[in-house]
Amino acid sequence: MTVLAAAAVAVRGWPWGLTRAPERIYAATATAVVGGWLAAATALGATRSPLPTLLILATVALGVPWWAHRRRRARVRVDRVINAWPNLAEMIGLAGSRIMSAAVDTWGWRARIKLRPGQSVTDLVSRVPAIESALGTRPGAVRVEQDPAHAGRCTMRVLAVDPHAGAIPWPGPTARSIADPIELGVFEDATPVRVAMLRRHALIGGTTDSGKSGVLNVILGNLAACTDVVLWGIDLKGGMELRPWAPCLARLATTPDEATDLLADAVAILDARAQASSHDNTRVWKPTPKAPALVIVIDEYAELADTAPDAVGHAESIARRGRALAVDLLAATQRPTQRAMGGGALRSQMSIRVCLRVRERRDVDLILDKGMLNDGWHAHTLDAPGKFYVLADGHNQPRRARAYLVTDDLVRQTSARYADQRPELDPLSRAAINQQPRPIEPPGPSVDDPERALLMALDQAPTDGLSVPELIDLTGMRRTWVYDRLQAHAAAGRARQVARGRWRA
Ligand SMILES: Nc1ncnc2c1ncn2[C@@H]1O[C@H](COP(=O)(O)OP(=O)(O)OP(=O)(O)O)[C@@H](O)[C@H]1O
Repeated sequence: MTVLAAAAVAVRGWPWGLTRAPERIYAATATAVVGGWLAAATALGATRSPLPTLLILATVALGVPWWAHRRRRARVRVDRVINAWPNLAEMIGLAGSRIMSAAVDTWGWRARIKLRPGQSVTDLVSRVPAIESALGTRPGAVRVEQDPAHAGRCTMRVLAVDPHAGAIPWPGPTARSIADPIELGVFEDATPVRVAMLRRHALIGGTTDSGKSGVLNVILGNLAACTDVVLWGIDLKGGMELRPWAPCLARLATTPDEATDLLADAVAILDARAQASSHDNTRVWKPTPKAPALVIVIDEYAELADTAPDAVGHAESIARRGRALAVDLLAATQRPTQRAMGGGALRSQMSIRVCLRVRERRDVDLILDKGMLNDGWHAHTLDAPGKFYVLADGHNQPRRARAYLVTDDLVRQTSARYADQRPELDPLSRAAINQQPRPIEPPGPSVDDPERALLMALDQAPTDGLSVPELIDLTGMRRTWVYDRLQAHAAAGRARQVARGRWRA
């Protein structure tokens, strides 16, 4: 069988359609070696000496030429593109641009391009779909990055495979102090996305299911491990997103009134800190475990703007004055409307902007800044949850990244792990607010086994069923987990929807 297969490969290049003799000889040799080894392993046992040693030797001996050949072929393809570029460039309206050098890399290849005098990177960016068509790549394979040292030069990357095709598991918190940069995920060249949070407000925008809560979770997972930051949360979806972090939150507002009170208290803290700073002649508040920073996490900022107009004034005041006094905002929004963003006043104070997939192209400019869409920040083309662009100190090029995926289990484990290391507000800030922090309802008693808690809750649900927020409370899990499990139980006949959004067994 092996001999026949090797002969078929050698003579006809079958089944890979190999036309060149060296390729056919290599494939026939590989077929013969693999077939021979498998036959010997079947007859004698795979662990019988010297079969394991032969396997390793054959893998190395066959692997090296295969790898070298792949790179050579990739290089040949790239050389063809370099030669054809003048014609291609003319066809797509970039006549006069030149490829100066090109290199094959792990994911595809990259080329340094010199533009014709008068052309700019924006011209190249606006023709990316035409370049993809001319090069015959899949849509979304071409990236263009400006050369920071020369306005007429740029790097074009062509990704044969998407390095972000799969979810990237969260490696756990890397920050121990709010002064440490937080690692949100990885860029397409596998370098980590590190963002400094201290004295910066952050805006995370993207359409529904683009992964906003995912990015919030990576940041919260890191801040939870920092002993010099107090975390407050506002979640007007009844706490659906933030309640799993309750063990690490000093305060959680789930109604417009509570949100207004919470932000008013943050402003009171700001005032107290500002006064103390002017007394001591210190300009900035340096966070320590005894005098921590305050980070206010707001899930769905547009909802807050719609339902609690007073809260918006407080948020804008914090955005304007909070940085020096270490009171920072971390807001996520699905609808970055002009109104929600205070006509841009709030956004302009937010020096970290994370833009996930947006539905409409103009949302890019609303989340990031005017003109960013034209400059190549094409967030409308991001094609999986958690893929994002980041605009922050040290990140001013439109480079695609993917956020780490923090699973619901990791959220639970992380919030439980750091719950008893959370600092308290300093006495000055505590004295500035009348209200003693009310204990936040923990995310349910049976968090050790959320699956069992869910099934029990469905079994014991009243005839009109339980709502998803109630099930989130009872299980301590996030909304996406509850939805997924409800769908699975419904398919298996263990749960049914008795009314819109209400479930029971
Ligand atoms: N970094 C990621 N990698 C892979 N999958 C992700 C990532 N982030 C989120 N997801 C998946 O995408 C789905 C939606 O994520 P998420 O709830 O974070 O979106 P969202 O933008 O907050 O949605 P909504 O607007 O409805 O609140 C979830 O099923 C989640 O598991």
